[in-house]
Amino acid sequence: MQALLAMWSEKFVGYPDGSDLPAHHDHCLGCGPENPHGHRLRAVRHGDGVQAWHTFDNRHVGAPGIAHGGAVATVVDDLYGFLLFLEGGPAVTRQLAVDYLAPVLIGTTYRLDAQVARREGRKLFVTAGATAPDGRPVITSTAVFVKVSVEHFAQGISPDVPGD
Ligand SMILES: CCCCCCCC/C=C\CCCCCCCC(=O)SCCNC(=O)CCNC(=O)[C@H](O)C(C)(C)COP(=O)(O)OP(=O)(O)OC[C@H]1O[C@@H](n2cnc3c(N)ncnc32)[C@H](O)[C@@H]1OP(=O)(O)O
Repeated sequence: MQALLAMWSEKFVGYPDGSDLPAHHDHCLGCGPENPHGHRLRAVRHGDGVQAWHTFDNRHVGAPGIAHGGAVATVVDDLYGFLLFLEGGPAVTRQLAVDYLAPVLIGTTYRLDAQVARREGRKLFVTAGATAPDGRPVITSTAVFVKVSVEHFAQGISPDVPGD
């Protein structure tokens, strides 16, 4: 627990515009480099928000050639998780909405952007979108994140779970 806490705190440093943001942890489904089922999402700071370029592959297929909507939601949720590095502390998804405007195609690289729209007490109201190579928006999203203390994550820590 102390080691995890130290690892996590080290990630809340200042990130200059354009810099790479770290994975949440090695086994994170959204961004962990050690998760064989994961998306390995990588994001950079872009102004006051975050930006990523992402290509879905056949591990995340829904209809043939089209990314599964749940997989897309996973990536959007994780993208929001990168905003937390700019906010300076952890928060968790309390509500997530995704509008699927057009199919997200396997093998096509999309640009994703997310930002904090407003802060209200412990809540962060965030928005995101994904854009196709031709500039068409394919996804828009809103979410509510709630700030939590690091103790929140102790609920999930077990010696049997990889990455703990
Ligand atoms: C030892 C240290 C270890 C460190 C290592 C850590 C590694 C960390 C790695 C990674 C972290 C980041 C990774 C990001 C990746 C993507 C994010 C995810 O996948 S997060 C997982 C999914 N989400 C959850 O599991 C939350 C489950 N929910 C909860 O646990 C509780 O709801 C909690 C603790 C967040 C709050 O519980 P309450 O009982 O205190 O409050 P309530 O009733 O839920 O409401 C909270 C607020 O939200 C408002 N609210 C609820 N629904 C709303 C809505 N639709 N619109 C607006 N507001 C809404 C409510 O009105 C309330 O507001 P008012 O603060 O009172 O003002």
